[in-house]
Amino acid sequence: MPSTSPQAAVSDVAPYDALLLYSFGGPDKPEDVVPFLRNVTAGKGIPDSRLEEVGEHYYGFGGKSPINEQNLALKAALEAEIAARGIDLPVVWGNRNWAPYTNDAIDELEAMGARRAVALVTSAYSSYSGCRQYREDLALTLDKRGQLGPDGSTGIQFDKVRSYFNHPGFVRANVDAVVEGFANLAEAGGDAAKARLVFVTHSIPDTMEAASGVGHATYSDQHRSVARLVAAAVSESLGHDVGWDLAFCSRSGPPSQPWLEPDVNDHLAALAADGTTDVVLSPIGFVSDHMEVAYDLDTEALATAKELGITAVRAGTVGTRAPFVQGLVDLLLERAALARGESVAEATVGDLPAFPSVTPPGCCLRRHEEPSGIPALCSEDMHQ
Ligand SMILES: CC1=C(CCC(=O)O)c2cc3nc(cc4[nH]c(cc5[nH]c(cc1n2)c(C)c5CCC(=O)O)c(CCC(=O)O)c4C)C(CCC(=O)O)=C3C
Ligand SMILES: [Fe+2]
Repeated sequence: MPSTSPQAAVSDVAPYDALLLYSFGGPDKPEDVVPFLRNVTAGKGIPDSRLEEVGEHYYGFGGKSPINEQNLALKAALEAEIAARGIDLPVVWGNRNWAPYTNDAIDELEAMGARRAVALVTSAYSSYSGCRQYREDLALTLDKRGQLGPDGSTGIQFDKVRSYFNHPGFVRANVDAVVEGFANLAEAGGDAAKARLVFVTHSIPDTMEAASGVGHATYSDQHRSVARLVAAAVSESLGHDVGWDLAFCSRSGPPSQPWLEPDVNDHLAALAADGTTDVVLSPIGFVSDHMEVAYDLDTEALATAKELGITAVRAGTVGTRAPFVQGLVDLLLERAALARGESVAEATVGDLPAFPSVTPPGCCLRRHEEPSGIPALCSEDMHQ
């Protein structure tokens, strides 16, 4: 536990004078949907048919993604936890793909006189999409503002909290959510003693998966490590061994391009064919119930399960659960201690080491063959 003396606690986050809560962003109203999708997909070769389909997902929810309100809730929860520990650290929210944009967040940081900020990204796992793309976006935005020096120096200095998939707080919150999921399955008339636990995350192209493993475990191996831990803790809590799998959702890109499989809908069909009648879906790849969860799982996968005669429930995401939020503030204090050059025990669970806070050369490129040529902050290779 951190010290309760305000004096000592304040110094715990030195050298940082602000926290950037850094997320994906999503549309707030129907008119935002197409411009948002253009921002997300600029130059990424996603077929128009897929974009129209994804646009319909958003229109089906009134043209509004739940993600922005969820990020505001996380921001409020972080502010409360930071204040409860006697720490004085303002939290600024910014997104890669929608307002408030990265540039808006930097404006806000400047207005408050921040000189060194720590970024907390709303992706627990690392791959191009969850790690490097955020660091590139920071560098590109600073560059546009004329605030990125040729030596990598920046107007405001940014550090990043490590990818936190194997932090005890994130894993604990997922265990709690899945245990509740089994209880909800029983309440829905399912058989919790027989239910299979299907973990779900966002699919990525095989090329991105391969490039995610430079200097550390790949994106899918990070998930498998967490899934093993959650399944073991859930088995212990329920008093019987729970069988589990890892499946993927939200694939896009042209059909010719291989992405991580199995798709969750195909996997449910395979399970049904093998006689599975009860399933708990756990979206361990996502930190809140945003559109990929609300549409791809709650709408699509649950309908697939129903058609197949499977009784299925979707377990919660970590959201603003206390162990998760407390874990994030612990991570913040850990990152600050590292920045001060102190040796700290980086808390982890499972078989993988703590993800590096300053990423190794070539970390999380989009593809191996194709160095992006885009600078990325918080890395050893600023100019890769
Ligand atoms: C790994 C990963 C995460 C998890 C980590 C994290 O949470 O960051 C994630 C999260 C999210 N993805 C989101 C939305 C979209 N992602 C898209 C496209 C893509 N995602 C990819 C990967 C990921 N995405 C990839 C490889 C693409 C292909 C294009 C590209 O190479 O970049 C597209 C384009 C259309 C489509 O293809 O679906 C949309 C609309 C939203 C917002 C939801 C909301 O609005 O509530 C969130 C949180
Ligand atoms: Fe995505």
